[in-house]
Amino acid sequence: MELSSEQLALKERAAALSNGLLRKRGAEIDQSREYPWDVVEALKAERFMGMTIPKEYGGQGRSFLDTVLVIEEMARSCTVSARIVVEANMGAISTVMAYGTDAQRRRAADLVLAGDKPAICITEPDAGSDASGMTTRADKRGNRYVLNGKKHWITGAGVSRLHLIFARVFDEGGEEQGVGGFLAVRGEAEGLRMSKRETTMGLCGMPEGELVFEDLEITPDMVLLPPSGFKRGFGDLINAYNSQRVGAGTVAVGIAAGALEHAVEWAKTREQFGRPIGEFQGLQWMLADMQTQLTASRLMLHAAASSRGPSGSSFPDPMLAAQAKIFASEAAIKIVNDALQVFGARGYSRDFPLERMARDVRMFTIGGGTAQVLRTLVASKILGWKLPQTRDGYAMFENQSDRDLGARP
Ligand SMILES: CC(C)(COP(=O)(O)OP(=O)(O)OC[C@H]1O[C@@H](n2cnc3c(N)ncnc32)[C@H](O)[C@@H]1OP(=O)(O)O)[C@@H](O)C(=O)NCCC(=O)NCCSC(=O)CCS(=O)O
Ligand SMILES: Cc1cc2nc3c(=O)[nH]c(=O)nc-3n(C[C@H](O)[C@H](O)[C@H](O)COP(=O)(O)OP(=O)(O)OC[C@H]3O[C@@H](n4cnc5c(N)ncnc54)[C@H](O)[C@@H]3O)c2cc1C
Repeated sequence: MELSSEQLALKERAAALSNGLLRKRGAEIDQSREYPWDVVEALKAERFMGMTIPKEYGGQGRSFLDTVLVIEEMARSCTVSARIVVEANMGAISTVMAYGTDAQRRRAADLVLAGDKPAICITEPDAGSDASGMTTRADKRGNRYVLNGKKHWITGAGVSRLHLIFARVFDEGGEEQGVGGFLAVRGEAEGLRMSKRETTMGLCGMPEGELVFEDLEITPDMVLLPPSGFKRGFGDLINAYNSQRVGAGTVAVGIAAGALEHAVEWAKTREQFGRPIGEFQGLQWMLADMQTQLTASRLMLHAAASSRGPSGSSFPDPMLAAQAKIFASEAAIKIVNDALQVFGARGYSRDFPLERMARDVRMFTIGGGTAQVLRTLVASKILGWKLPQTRDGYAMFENQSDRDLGARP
């Protein structure tokens, strides 16, 4: 996919930040486990926070493709910084920009442009892959909703201000309405509490935490009504989430690209048997395979980022986003592991970057929809069938044709 001169300039600007501050900070952030507010300031100064926000709200109205160009550059040096760029342009913020009221967009834009990385709150202890089985509830009380429940593994817990919370909606009579999005700002909303920080394997400067909602009151102006209403609200909200799947896949690609650069440099300089190890065909073919996987991943992600889902969606096509994330996340784990191998014992050392990259890259077949669950989505689309995963899922189909995608129960 050909990039415009403007996109090449954007990429170059991102590479400069990556090769400078981020290369220096990557290992420090990993060791300190502290959220990098200095990096946020640099991202703000370069206008990489809120790039996709429309100009009328103070952003630049950039595309998801522009955003992935920046994310990949960041991830070559520092995965935490790359994930900040994902969440400051995709996920929750892009959902608010697509579905929110004018006031909600303005509020969310102001927060992100001021340096906030919003949090998207979907997963619960008993509802991970089965996200539509969530139990966090939003009960209507007068003109407000009262949220109770728990989410976990929320990226940015304790540092993010804006939260987009997926919850099951009930009317005043206790009847279920579907799923809605609810906006809460940490520091302003009472009843939003972080109860635990996970001790993660990688991405250590990015807090992953458990959030508890205890009678969290949501005023009408903070209810994010999905365009099809609450009844089909989950579908609308997860459709918007396809943007973040592309972003997550791109972080994986960026780590792999960085790892490959290190491996090539090492292969040219490290000598054994009196010659550079890059002269051994065993390593040459490994490097060639790494590059091939990387190029394929990048092309798939660029295609997904440039795509639009069916019926006028402003988000990437679900099928392309899923395939790109499956392929890129799995390829990146292999590429980074092979790069570590090229370094020999030094690859296994905390004094070199490969060990950190191997820990960081591991998350991307899990977070954002596992590689297994995304394969089910792809299979469902190619078969043209709904593929319910619950034990009694097929019982709701009275006829074979009821399982066709598009058939309404
Ligand atoms: C969607 C799933 C939760 C499976 O649940 P179900 O089997 O109950 O639901 P479905 O019938 O498959 O789907 C319900 C509804 O949604 C529509 N849908 C589903 N997926 C998509 C999609 N990707 N794009 C657009 N629309 C979608 C589907 O067509 C149905 O619509 P109708 O009701 O028929 O109109 C499960 O497949 C799933 O996705 N699980 C993973 C959950 C997940 O991704 N969580 C991410 C949490 S955030 C995170 O991890 C951040 C990490 S990061 O890297 O930043
Ligand atoms: C670093 C990180 C950051 C995250 N950030 C966020 C965030 O910001 N917001 C948020 O809401 N969530 C976040 N998550 C949570 C993430 O979305 C979930 O971990 C993911 O959806 C999987 O859920 P689970 O961990 O409960 O695994 P489970 O759903 O319990 O799955 C366990 C295993 O079973 C497999 N499996 C489950 N169902 C099926 C099936 N039907 N077919 C085949 N295999 C299946 C899975 O693929 C997996 O291998 C994050 C996770 C990580 C690791």
